Amino acid sequence: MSLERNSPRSERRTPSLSHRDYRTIRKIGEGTFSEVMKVQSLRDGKHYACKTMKQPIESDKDTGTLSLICELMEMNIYEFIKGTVRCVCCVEVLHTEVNVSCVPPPGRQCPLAESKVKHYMFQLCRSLDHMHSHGIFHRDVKPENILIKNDVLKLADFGSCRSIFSRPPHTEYISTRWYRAPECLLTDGHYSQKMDVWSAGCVFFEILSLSPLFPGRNELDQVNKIHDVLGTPDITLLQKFKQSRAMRFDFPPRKGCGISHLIPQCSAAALSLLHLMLTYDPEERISARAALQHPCFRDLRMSERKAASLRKAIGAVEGESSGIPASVDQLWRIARQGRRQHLKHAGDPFSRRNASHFPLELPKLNVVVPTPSIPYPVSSFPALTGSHRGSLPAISKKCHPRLTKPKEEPHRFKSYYMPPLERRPDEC
Ligand SMILES: Nc1ncnc2c1ncn2[C@@H]1O[C@H](COP(=O)(O)OP(=O)(O)OP(=O)(O)O)[C@@H](O)[C@H]1O
Repeated sequence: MSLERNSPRSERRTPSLSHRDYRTIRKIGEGTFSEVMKVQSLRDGKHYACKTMKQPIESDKDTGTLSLICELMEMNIYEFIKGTVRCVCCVEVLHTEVNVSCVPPPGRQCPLAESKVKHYMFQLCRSLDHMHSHGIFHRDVKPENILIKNDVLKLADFGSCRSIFSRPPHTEYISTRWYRAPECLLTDGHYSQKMDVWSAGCVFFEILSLSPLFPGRNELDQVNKIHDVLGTPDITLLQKFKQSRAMRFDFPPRKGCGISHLIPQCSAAALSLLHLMLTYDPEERISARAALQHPCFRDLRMSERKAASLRKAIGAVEGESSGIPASVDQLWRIARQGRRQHLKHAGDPFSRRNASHFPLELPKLNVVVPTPSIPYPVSSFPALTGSHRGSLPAISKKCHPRLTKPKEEPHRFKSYYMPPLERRPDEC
């Protein structure tokens, strides 16, 4: 995606899109900073998500509202966990089986199969690894910011992300409370990309158990909830945290009930990864990259490797035989149907022998990092101005007062305020 400043100069470079190019269908989401609508492009007839920032942009040259056109996803993981879909007539979320009238969602009754949860977590860890290896950390990983469509997960809402090379102390009050790592709670901004892994661990637990792991009511309760499960950490770690905390804190040593106690049906491999992601000390906590190599994801890695060699083999014979699937999507569909396509004979790559062993192709996780080359897209249209080229990203940048102060770009994260998650206890 790219957005253009709606000035005569940029219009000369790329034809810019306006609100007249989209038909609004309905509202599909709302966050602190934006409202998200389902829209239809009048150019290609396709549906998109249009995220419009609540904060209008006012500057000397341009004023207006910033809207971003993104790929339309089905729902977020919070809605998914609740077993809900959006109502066709309003933004209320409904149970999957109800689609015409607004009734309270009864919530998902059955836990998801662990293989499915692993598949989701593999994608989430991969998205984090991708970000971290490109020098960015997200700082607000939570179910509401993970979008899903056809079992493909996309990490959204990069409005809080920060460079991993920036020096602490960072902004203290960051990330949503329930998913906030101990170092964010107990230090004055001395955290790093490992905080994303903690949050992802909390999401992992929540998808497995269908309820949040640490639903703290306030900061102190949040720390207590963590200690209830994990116990108080080693005194040396608390001392280390204390060095970067102006406020005093003391926690009498106690043992936690343990994560396994809360999810007794969980496999040893998944539990082991959960423990590593929810390690109190960020220095000891597993990285996103190492998590991808954990035995918990062994089957998924093997499937990917097989699929990669299959793609390679197909590439080698492509053109020699008609009916060969050209895209990964097609391969994925074939894999899902369980059709084994054996490539022993290059001329006959899709014979039906050994049909049960077709390697499972994982859908690709598309993670889009914010484009630093977009300075401060400003629109003179009151409603919407945007344009896109090529494939659309899953996420969009967040509108923020900083948009009105382009000159402060290098320091824009410093003043960031992340409101706490205030789900009601009955929504857990
Ligand atoms: N591309 C999309 N496709 C479908 N739904 C989306 C899309 N982008 C956002 N949404 C929905 O809109 C909600 C709000 O979007 P988003 O989190 O980006 O807004 P925000 O204002 O940045 O929120 P926050 O309060 O987390 O800062 C999401 O939780 C999701 O349900």
